[in-house]
Order: sequence, then structure tokens, then C-alpha cells
Amino acid sequence: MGFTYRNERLFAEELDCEAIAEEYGTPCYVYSRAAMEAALAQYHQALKGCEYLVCYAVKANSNIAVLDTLARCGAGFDIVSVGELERVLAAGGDPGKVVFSGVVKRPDEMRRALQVGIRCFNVESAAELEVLQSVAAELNVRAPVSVRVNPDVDAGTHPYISTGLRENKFGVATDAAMALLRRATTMENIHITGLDCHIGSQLVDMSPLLDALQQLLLMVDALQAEGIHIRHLDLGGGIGVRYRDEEPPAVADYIAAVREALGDRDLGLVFEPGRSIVANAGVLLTRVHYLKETDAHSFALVDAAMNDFIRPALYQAWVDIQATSPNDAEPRLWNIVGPVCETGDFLGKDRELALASGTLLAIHGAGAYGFVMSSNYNTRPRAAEVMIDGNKPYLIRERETIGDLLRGEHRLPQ
Ligand SMILES: Cc1ncc(COP(=O)(O)O)c(C=O)c1O
Ligand SMILES: N[C@@H](CCCC[NH3+])C(=O)O
Repeated sequence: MGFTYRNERLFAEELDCEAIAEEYGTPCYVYSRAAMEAALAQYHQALKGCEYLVCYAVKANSNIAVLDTLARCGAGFDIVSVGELERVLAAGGDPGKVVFSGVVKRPDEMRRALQVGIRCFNVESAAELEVLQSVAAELNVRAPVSVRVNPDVDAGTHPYISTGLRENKFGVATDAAMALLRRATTMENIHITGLDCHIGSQLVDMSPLLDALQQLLLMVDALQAEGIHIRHLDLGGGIGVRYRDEEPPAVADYIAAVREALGDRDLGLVFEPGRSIVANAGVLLTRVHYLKETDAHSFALVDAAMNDFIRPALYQAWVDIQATSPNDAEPRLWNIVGPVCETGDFLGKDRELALASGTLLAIHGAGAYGFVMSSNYNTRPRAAEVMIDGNKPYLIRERETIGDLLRGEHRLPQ
């Protein structure tokens, strides 16, 4: 399922990646529908018998065909902007299964979310709660609210994607969150439904997640004693994937541990997975244009760059890069670099590969935080996106044109 090598040729489900690149050009993101469905199914399977919602984190890959695929399999959505909300609606997603995270929700974004009837606002500060109260009052509705708790635990991941430490901008520290919840119960247009937390991404150890959960459970019990009933816990996303040799917890094991920790409390569960649903359901195809030897390195110059896939440049993330078919060249160590005018523009360093001009490469694990983080730097049109379903390819986003990039810009009057 997903991406497999058959006789050393890479297939996306039933299609040869060389044929996909031939048809759609490079660079090109290719996704496997079956792989994302299977990843979501692991959550559903592990949560059987619970009251739960799996709210896929739209930011990981927000193409509307991806959202549509997951919505049809019962997913709700975690959004962080009104733009992501409009994507969910355009994809046919149910607004009643949407949770809204993020530290800056503008009043217009709150208004739209209230009008379409989202499931819950994951509030991240006292100031935000006050604004939400007034927007909900204007519309004469009650806003369903969860407070995002910052449990001050070290998720043990890259500092840029750690979100549950006291020094991070996210959430509200436990004591302050208790005070905020008490205040919320006095607000006419706020209805407290849950507590949430999200401590970071690409987590390979589940103990920080379970430590955070213990803190939420202490809060639930203390609030219950005060007569404030919490109906659901939203434990965010964060489960890592294997890019190289990481050993992230299996979704089933993590959820079993969560269920055990809940004991007999009457709590619904929400999860917000992003990466673990889509990362390994996507590759980025790129072609080698030139080979260049210097005293220091052998460079393979490819047509994808940091503007297409920024994770290596931004986080020094290691992603697997392989040729999509065999060739006769002698394998040696290559630095795989793109056309962007930055020394930091690399996709991989010191990779042992057999390369020739024209070789097609697949950057694996590119389904999450890939296309969504791409930009037009160096006036480079963003790549096409293709979804494979069995033996059928669907163009789910056209490659941008230079015209797309210039649209909306204006010269000064003479
Ligand atoms: C609030 C929130 N929920 C969910 C996610 C998804 O995380 P991941 O892709 O690591 O599962 C993120 C991103 O880290 C997030 O900020
Ligand atoms: N963009 C990050 C993950 C960010 C998670 C956002 N909360 C990555 O590529 O690893």
C-alpha cells in the first residue's frame, strides 16, 4: 500500500512514479489515497467503543482533495485560521466536527466559526476568551470552549516544533488555566466543554504526552470538585513518524495508554493528528538536471528547492531520498541541492546514490508539512499535486504559472 518498490522501480499504489512524472512534470507532490485512509483507520480502530473525534490537523496538508478523502472516512478537523475553515467547508467537511486552535483568532474568524457552528474553540489566553465572549454575545450564541493548557513538559523534539514548554507562546499554564475556567463559567456566552493540549510535533516518546495527560486529569478532577464538569479532553497531535530510524509509538499503543489513564471518568476524547496521517502518504518527485563536482562535494542539482520543501533547510530534517528506478552509474555520496540562491537550499547531504543527469528522485515522507509550507521565493511557481487512487491519478492542484505569480501586482502609474 502507498509507496513501494517493485523491481527497484517506485510505485505509488498501482502507478509507476516515472510515468506520473512524465505526465505531470517535476517537481510534483504525489499522494496515496489508500495510505492516508489506512493511517486514519488506525486511530478509529484504537478508539472503538469511546466517544471520540479524530480532528485531522489541516495545516499538515490542506489540499481539499486530502480533506475530502479524510472527511469521507469520518475525520473532523483541527484548524488554525478562517482560511483552513473555508477549505474544510469547500471539501464538504462537517463544521460540527471542527476544533479551532491557534494563539491569534481574530474577531472576524471567530464570527465565521460561530456562524457555521464549529464544535469547539481551543482558547489560548485570557484576552482571547474576553473577545470570544463579546463576539458570541453580538451573535447571541454561546461559544463552546476548551482551554488549551500549557503543561510545561519537554516533548523532546526539535525546539521549533516544541509547544508545551512554559517559555512557548502556546496555551495557558495550569494554575492560570484553572482561574480562566472559573472566570469562563461566569460568562454568559461561553460554554466550557473541554481541556486541550498539544505539546509538540514528531514525538517519538509517548511519556511526555502521558505526563501532560496526567496534568489534565488532575485538573478535570479538581474542577469536578468545584462543580465544573469537563466533557472532553483534546490531546492534540504530535505522534511522530519514521523518516529514517526513529521508533515512534504505535498509535494503538498510545491510545491504549490514554484510555487506561482515563479510568472510569466520563470523558470524550479528541485527537488532532497531522503528520501521522499524511507524512508517509506522500512523496515529492524531482529530477536531477546537472551533476557538478567541486573540490569539496559532489552536487546533484535538482529542480525542487527549499521553496518547494523547506523542512531540511528549516529544521535540518533528514528525509529519505531515493532514485525511482535503477541506473548504471557508480553509487557515491551526493549533496542534493536545488536552484534557489541560498546556501541553505539543500534537500539532503551525503546521500549514497547512483545518479545521472535526468534521474528522477523521490523525497519520501513529504506528505506532511511539504506543499503547505512551500513559497514562491525566487519567483518559482509552486509544484503540482497529484493524488493516486489505485491505478488512477488525479491532478488535485495544478502547477502554478508565472501568470499566477504576477496576478495582483501593479506597476506604479507613469
Ligand atoms: C494545535 C495543534 N494540533 C495539532 C497539530 C498537529 O501535529 P502533528 O502533525 O505533529 O500531529 C499541531 C502541529 O503541531 C498543532 O499545533
Ligand atoms: N512544520 C513542522 C511541524 C509544525 C507543527 C505545527 N504545530 C514540521 O515540518 O515538522
